[in-house]
Amino acid sequence: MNTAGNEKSALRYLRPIFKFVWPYKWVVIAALAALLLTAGINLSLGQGLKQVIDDGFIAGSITQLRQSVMVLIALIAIMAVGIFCRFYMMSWLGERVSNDIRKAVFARIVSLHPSYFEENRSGEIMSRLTTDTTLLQSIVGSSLSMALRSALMLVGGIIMLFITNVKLTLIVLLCVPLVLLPMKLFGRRVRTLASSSQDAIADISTYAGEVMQNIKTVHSFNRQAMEQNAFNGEVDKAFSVAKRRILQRAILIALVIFITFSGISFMLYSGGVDVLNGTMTGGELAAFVFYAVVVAMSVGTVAEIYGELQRAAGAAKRLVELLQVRSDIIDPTNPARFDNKQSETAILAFNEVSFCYPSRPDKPALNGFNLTINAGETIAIVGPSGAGKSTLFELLQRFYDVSSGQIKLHNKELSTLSLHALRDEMAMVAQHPVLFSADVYHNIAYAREDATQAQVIAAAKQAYAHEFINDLPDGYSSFLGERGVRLSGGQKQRIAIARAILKDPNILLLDEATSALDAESEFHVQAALTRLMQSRTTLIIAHRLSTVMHADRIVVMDQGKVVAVGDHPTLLQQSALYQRLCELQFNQPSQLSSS
Ligand SMILES: Nc1ncnc2c1ncn2[C@@H]1O[C@H](COP(=O)(O)OP(=O)(O)OP(=O)(O)O)[C@@H](O)[C@H]1O
Repeated sequence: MNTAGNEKSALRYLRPIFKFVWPYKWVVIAALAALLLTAGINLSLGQGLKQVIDDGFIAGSITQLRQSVMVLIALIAIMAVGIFCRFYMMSWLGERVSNDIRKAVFARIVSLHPSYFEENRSGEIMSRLTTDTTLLQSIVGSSLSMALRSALMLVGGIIMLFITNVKLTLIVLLCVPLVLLPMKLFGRRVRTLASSSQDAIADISTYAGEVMQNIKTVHSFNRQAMEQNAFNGEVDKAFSVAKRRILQRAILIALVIFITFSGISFMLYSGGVDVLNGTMTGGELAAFVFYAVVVAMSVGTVAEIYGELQRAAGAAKRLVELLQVRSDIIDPTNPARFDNKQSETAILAFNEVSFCYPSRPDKPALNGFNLTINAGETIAIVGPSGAGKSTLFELLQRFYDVSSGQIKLHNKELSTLSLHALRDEMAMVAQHPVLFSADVYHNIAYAREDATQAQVIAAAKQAYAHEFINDLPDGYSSFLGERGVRLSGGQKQRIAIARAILKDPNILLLDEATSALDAESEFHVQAALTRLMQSRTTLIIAHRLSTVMHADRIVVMDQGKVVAVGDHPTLLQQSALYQRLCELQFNQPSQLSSS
């Protein structure tokens, strides 16, 4: 009882997939028509066979034999056209539907809150996007049409069997429950194993992806052989799960075939006796055998596809789960509009902001954070590691929502603004800028959909990047390698700065690079940053003395709170933490004042 329930509920997961098939219902209907035609002809072939034997062979008439064979060939020709249509349309449907599912899944993935990807491994999500959709493609494209054809042939074959000979048909039908039993028994096992098989494959791709991303670390610690062994272990694990699955399926198929063909053999014997006794013609027996084989093969196919459907149900379940994830960050349906942005002085305001990362609900990263930032100000943020500096930037861009308190931009709470408008207001230059594995042009133009070539080049010039870009082998068309590995740290930063310049935001979020760039690179990056910061409100996570010296205000943070605000000389006198940070971070003795 339990098994039946489970199987039913497993196949239920396939139901949402029909939503993707629905737009192409006319293709399905046309393919079904072709299917009906071919199944009909296929079944009538048995009658043709009967005629060839009884009217041609047994009656000894060559003319009748020739006529019957000609009709047979004509029928087969029509059937071939029908098969072509069905095969083409169903395969097309499989490809179309799986691509539509891929698009829907990707659309969901890009709109999800970024923290989703902290909780879920990207390899697993990738596997859903590729392996699971490919599985569904084979289901929709071939298995489903095979199942339909087999079901039709099964029903039609049984009807024809009854018409041909009732006694023999009853022998065939006796075999049916014998076939269904192993299908029920093995189906569930196949499904469970199929699901673990997919998981094991996801593990493989995650592992390989991680090693590739960290290939330099692997090499510098001479861990190639260890990684290879570990990977082999993952692959072997996947193989052993797959082996168990195919064993179950092989047993299932073999059992079904054995039972059905044993039934046919027994029936052949019984029918043979009838022919010898003269109660049945040879043609009738041949037609009967033909239909019995059709029925047996259909049952075999249905059994095989049943296993596949179980696998597909697992894939569909994972895809539907992914499609149903809702973003934690909700874009308001009626977003607030900025009134007159320019007329205000306070551009950003943090009011008693507290925040815990979802994975650490009891350790606040921000704890009663208060700060008001005026338009055009440059604020340097300093604090020990883990103080919550980067968290501020995450919250400002609304990658997470605050746990309590409020953040306001132009006097509007962040959650009331459209995500698009909010993120349009700011640009971020990260400590380790993220570049796409495309060319330089694409990486800069990423900031603005409508950027012209002239604007991209102007932004690169302002970021002091134009010269080094021109020195690259293909200029702006130079391919940067995965995550921009073909550029130096300073160059990557200048590309990121050019990107921010092109975006032309009101607010800049800068995370200064901690690692020292060489003097020339540093000079260029600083010059580019100065250009970028002109007439904008800027928040900088500062790691350099020169930055804090040029800031309008320095905010000292510790344990998610503001502990002091002021300029460099004041803070040196008033904040013990700032003094310590100066000594450690800027190599600056605390007694040195900024005069
Ligand atoms: N994605 C995350 N999930 C869970 N906890 C996080 C996450 N990111 C940061 N934290 C935690 O939140 C706290 C604040 O981190 P945050 O990165 O904001 O500090 P920071 O001041 O920027 O530090 P650093 O100068 O080292 O970059 C830390 O305790 C950190 O471990």
